[in-house]
Amino acid sequence: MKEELVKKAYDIALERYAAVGVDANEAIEKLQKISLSLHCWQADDVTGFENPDGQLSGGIQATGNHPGKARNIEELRQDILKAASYIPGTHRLNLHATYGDFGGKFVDRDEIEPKHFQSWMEWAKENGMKLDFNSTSFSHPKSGSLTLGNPDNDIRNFWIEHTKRSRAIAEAMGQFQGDPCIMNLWIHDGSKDQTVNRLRYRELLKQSLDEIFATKYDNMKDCIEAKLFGIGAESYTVGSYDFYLGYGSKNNKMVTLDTGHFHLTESIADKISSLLLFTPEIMLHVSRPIRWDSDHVTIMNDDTLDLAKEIVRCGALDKVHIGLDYFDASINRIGAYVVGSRATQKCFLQGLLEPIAKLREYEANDQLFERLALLEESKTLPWNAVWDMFCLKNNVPVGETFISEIQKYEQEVTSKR
Ligand SMILES: C[C@H](O)[C@H](O)[C@@H](O)C(=O)CO
Ligand SMILES: [Mn+2]
Repeated sequence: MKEELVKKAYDIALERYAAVGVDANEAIEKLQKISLSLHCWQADDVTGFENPDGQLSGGIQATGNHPGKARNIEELRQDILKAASYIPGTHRLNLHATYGDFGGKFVDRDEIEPKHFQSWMEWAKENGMKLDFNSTSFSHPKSGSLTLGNPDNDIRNFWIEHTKRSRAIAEAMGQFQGDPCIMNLWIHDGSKDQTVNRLRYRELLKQSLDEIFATKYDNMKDCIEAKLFGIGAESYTVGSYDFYLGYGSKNNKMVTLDTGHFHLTESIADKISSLLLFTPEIMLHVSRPIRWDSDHVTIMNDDTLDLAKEIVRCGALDKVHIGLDYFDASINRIGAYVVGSRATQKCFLQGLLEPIAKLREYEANDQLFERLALLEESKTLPWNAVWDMFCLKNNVPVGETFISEIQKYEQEVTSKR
């Protein structure tokens, strides 16, 4: 798109927003400071490098067979950098424990060490990225249906050891990058059919977590991710939302809100203000559930807009970590990163452009028609002109022009894999 056109539209938008008391320049400055944590697993359908021929387990599924998935660490890094080049701003990379640089050797989960992630730390530094981390309890012979909540001590201790080591790796990453590494703990533990031992498994999970979190670190932050159900674990999930909300608020741990992990009509946006009062910070996994936790690519839909607007309204941008979590294997994977990331940023931009002072004034004066009218009108204010300017300033493609560039990368690189 022509630069003058973007600038012209932006000047008009600036005036239009000023009329409702909003400074669009300030919104751009704030958006610039929002870093997304890009999930490494969209590039290779959650395969990783521990056992590239293994099957994905743990109640999650990457469906589709689009050619060109990353097959090794070099390809994954190349694809992530390519995707990042179309996403305005500076972003983080979220690694799973199975994505270590294992040098072609099998390193079991209870043996992983910071050295297996050293090359990631250096690569991230070279490319101006910070790292986040996840323990990995799925896709392993000992995954079964119970890990940290398993009554079998050998299996439970194996996963405790893995998670302790994952925290030590996150600590090393945080130290290396001079910025806390956020470590997410999600386990799939659950039951396909009715269980008569709900309390037992939750007691065990609580004991495991207490043991895992006994070591205090300064350069990493823990977060615990709840889920409603998984495939093959439809009747019961040990780490439910109630469980982690209780654990997190009692033990000062962040709760991860994965937008695909709740009943479909539940508002994730409404959880933000409550969590902010009882837990230290919040981690998000922004996704798009279609009928279930299908992990479709995030789009600019009402759910994501509501969530972003609520975070801005709460003044909580510095307390909320925004990770993405989807894995669509049916479309170009670099395109999936770009569409989902840009959609998330567009939602936050609209939150930042909301005429909140006027809306709050109306509400305080009980002017409820006026509040509703302005909320409606603000949906069609020219936020897209501000978005285009943000892209221009960041030297990334404006509008849909990234489509042809990703097509070119597909023709020249990924289709040849
Ligand atoms: C691969 C991720 O860790 C996983 O998606 C987890 O965060 C999740 O959301 C499981 O449904
Ligand atoms: Mn998730």
